[in-house]
Amino acid sequence: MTTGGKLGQVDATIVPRFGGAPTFARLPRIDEVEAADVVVVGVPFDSGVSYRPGARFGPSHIRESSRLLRPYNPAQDVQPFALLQVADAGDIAANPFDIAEALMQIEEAAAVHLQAGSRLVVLGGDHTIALPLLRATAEVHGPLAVIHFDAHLDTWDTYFGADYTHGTPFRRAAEEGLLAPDSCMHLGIRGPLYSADDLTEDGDLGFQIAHATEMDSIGVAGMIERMLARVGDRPVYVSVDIDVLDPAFAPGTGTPEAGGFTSRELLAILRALSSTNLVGADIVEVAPAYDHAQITGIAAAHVVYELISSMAIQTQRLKAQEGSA
Ligand SMILES: N=C(N)NCCCC(=O)O
Ligand SMILES: [Zn+2]
Ligand SMILES: [Zn+2]
Repeated sequence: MTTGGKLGQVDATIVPRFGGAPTFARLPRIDEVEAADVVVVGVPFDSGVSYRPGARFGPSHIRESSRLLRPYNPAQDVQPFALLQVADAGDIAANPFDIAEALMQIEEAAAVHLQAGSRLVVLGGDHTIALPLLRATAEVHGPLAVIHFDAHLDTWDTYFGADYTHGTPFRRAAEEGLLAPDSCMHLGIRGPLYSADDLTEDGDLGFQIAHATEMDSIGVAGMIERMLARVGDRPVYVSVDIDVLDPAFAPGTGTPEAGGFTSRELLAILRALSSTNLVGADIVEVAPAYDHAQITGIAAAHVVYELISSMAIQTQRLKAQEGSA
């Protein structure tokens, strides 16, 4: 169905939602469009996990769980797929037996879309994939203000001597100069740590923390205020580890921690990103083997929907500014 000159979702009044090709939100494949403003791509990779595996099946699960997403988003008053040409580019093949090669494959494949002028929303896969995605995105946009939703810091150094795992992407990114200084923030951090030094070392790497427990005192509004103040007008990369949600809202994940955000709280915070310079995002750690009735898959699909809606609002604002210039 075409709206606003954009090829949108399959029309659910013609092909029922429970049928048809399993692209994200029933959007066109990348080969069906001339060019895409936003590319949704999967990375079925989970060789970097430290506990429960299974996120390799995350991309297909999120796609299957996205079938109910409709054209109009009332929460942001936007038709994202009419404002942006969004397309599903399928999955990046990453070597499950060689993490170093997998990182190269992910970075190279992401670079093709980014250098063609598209923005990426990536369906993981475990959090290891954030590093190659940050490398490719920083190559085009420069040092990034990272907004990282997670129960975990993911700024640890090594596991069993390995530098590249799902617990280390943001330390490696900081070491490689991919992050804008004093512009990065974790939201949702909670649960036991290896040592209090984890927190001091994290601060030294340039991250501010909004702990999950602070939701009770500052609420969604306070979290949004701190997030927007932190990033300013820098290019923003959002990395959502689905385990930022409480296990009640995301049981299908590999390293669950009690006391997380509700899906309503997370979606509300993501909508505020429409006032930032959002240049890329990922949603990681969805492990369907531990999901029930698509609880986690649906939450992840709505995260992607709000991220794309925020990108659409941002585009609308920039076009209005250009029009009035
Ligand atoms: N789920 C992610 N991304 N990281 C979890 C790290 C867990 C640990 O170091 O114990
Ligand atoms: Zn996590
Ligand atoms: Zn993580």
